[in-house]
Amino acid sequence: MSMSSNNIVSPPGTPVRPPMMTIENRSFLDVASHLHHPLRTHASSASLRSREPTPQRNSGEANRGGNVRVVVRVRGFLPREIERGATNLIEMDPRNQTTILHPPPESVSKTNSRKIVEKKEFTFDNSFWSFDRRDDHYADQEDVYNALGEEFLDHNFEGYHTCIFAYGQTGAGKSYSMMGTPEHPGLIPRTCRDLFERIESNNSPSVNYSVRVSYFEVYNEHVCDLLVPRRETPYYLKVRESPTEGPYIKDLTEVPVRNIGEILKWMKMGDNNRTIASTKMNDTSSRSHAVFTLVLKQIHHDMDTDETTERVARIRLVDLAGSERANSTGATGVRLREGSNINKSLTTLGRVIAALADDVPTKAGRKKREVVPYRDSVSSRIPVTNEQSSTDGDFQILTWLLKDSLGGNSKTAMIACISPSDYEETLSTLRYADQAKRIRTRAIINQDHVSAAERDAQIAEMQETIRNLQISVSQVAQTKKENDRQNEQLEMYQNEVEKMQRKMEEARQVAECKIKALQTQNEALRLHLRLAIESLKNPIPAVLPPSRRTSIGEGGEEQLDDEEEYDESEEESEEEEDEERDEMESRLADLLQDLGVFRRKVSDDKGRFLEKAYIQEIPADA
Ligand SMILES: Nc1ncnc2c1ncn2[C@@H]1O[C@H](COP(=O)(O)OP(=O)(O)OP(=O)(O)O)[C@@H](O)[C@H]1O
Repeated sequence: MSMSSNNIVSPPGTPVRPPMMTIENRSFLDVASHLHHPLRTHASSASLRSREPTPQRNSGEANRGGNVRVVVRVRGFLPREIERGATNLIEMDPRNQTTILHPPPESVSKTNSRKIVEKKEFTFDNSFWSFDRRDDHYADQEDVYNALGEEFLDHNFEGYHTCIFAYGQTGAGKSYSMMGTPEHPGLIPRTCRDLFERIESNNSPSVNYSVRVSYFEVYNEHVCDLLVPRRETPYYLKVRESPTEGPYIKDLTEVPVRNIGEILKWMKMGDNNRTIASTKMNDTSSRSHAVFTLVLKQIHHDMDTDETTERVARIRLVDLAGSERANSTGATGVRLREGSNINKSLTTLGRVIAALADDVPTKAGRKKREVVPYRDSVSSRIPVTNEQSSTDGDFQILTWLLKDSLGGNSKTAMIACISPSDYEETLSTLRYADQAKRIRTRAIINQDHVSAAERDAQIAEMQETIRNLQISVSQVAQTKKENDRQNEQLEMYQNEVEKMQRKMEEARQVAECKIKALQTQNEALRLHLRLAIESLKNPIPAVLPPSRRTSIGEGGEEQLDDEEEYDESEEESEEEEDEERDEMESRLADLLQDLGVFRRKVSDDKGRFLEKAYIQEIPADA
């Protein structure tokens, strides 16, 4: 099992925190689960609870079922809320993690309203009070990370996939909780920092770490890579499904990162590429769902036993776009369309959560899981393509991509962000969150354990595969060469055939012209001949000139001379006509003979052309 060196994260010479316990000579599993202890700034009860996994020989062996962890966080008033004199409707009890939503004061006076606006109480895994910094139970960014992010990173080092997603109405504090600000970094930068601190604190030579990062957004139901520079014309990625890995994004950039500096650089780049716009509810409203993913690979080689253990964990951190009401955001045009798409995709996500939440065990056994609308019942539309446009049936990309995190192989948490003064929206978020509490996921440790013998067998198998591939490659190269040669020849033949066809066409045209000319000539000769024969059969009587007639009338001698002369000339003309007829008949016979010869020649030429073309076409078709 070898890894390319630029993937391996084992930075020698980086400052290492002194570990509180010696990790050398301990098993990999001990190392993985105890490694981070000295780094904790605050050990939450939740994180202490979670260190249970025992070694698994292969992924898929153990079913570490657990419910989605749901925490709720309320932010403080924003300037615009202070301006309009908004009232805080939220109360939280840090002892039992309850969140209470009070009805707004104006609703109490409206007794005739048909809507029931009353006090609602919910209990979550954590209720984070981020309303007023002066309060004792105020939860800042570090508290949220310590209570949730840290525990989830523990799971990643144990080999579990995890997912934390922030949900809530627009402007409720999702991006603040996930990404935060430079002064108050959120879960994503804190997770990255802690991840590398843990890696760097382990100076055991037998463990190698590699981390890869990807970042994408789902905007208007299109997937965009956030780790590539923005283009003038947007470029959308396609969603595919692999039988082993489940849904994935084709061609998504996934970069290896070796230290905190590199990862923060990519994180910032991706964040700058996100689609953000100013609305009435939020000056920097995220108009897309953003998914930040880290893949942590740990390879441990035990020198004593010569065994290798490989663990792969996916850390998914999702900042969903906020649900919004068109009348509160004042959105029109593009913003309105975005808002409508956001709401539809969140509704689909809600339907998935509801279907998964219904899948609870009953006394009679496990209730049969309903069909979960991950794909919104539009299976034919998956995989989603670049060209696909948003229609009412397409709001499945988000849920489809989060399929694994919701009800699959993942430990999952939801941060429900609420604003302090909006009863309707907050109630809807709290109900959504309450339902998510009931979802059970089936996380497993993604680990491969390979003994020395197995590894040798794997290496031998790989070598065999490589050999076979090399043979195939050289065969393909040979076939390609042969194909190229044949293609060249084919092209040549085709050119020749084309040339022949062109020549044939020209010859055909010339022949047609000749035939036409001969036919015309033939017609003319026939006509000429017919006229000649006619005139021979019916000679036209000679008509004497009028002067002669006068002289006949005046003197007999003169008349006699003329008659003799006339007889002589008549004889002469008859002879001439005979000669002329003979000559014409012989010319006509010659012409007819010529015509026969020419016709034969033309038909011979045509035959030869056709024969040639046929011979040339045989190899071309073969
Ligand atoms: N816990 C908090 N403490 C201090 N400020 C906060 C807190 N939560 C949110 N804010 C501030 O509230 C404003 C809105 O927050 P944010 O942008 O995180 O909302 P959002 O839920 O991501 O909204 P959208 O869905 O529109 O993107 C920001 O100015 C942010 O700094």
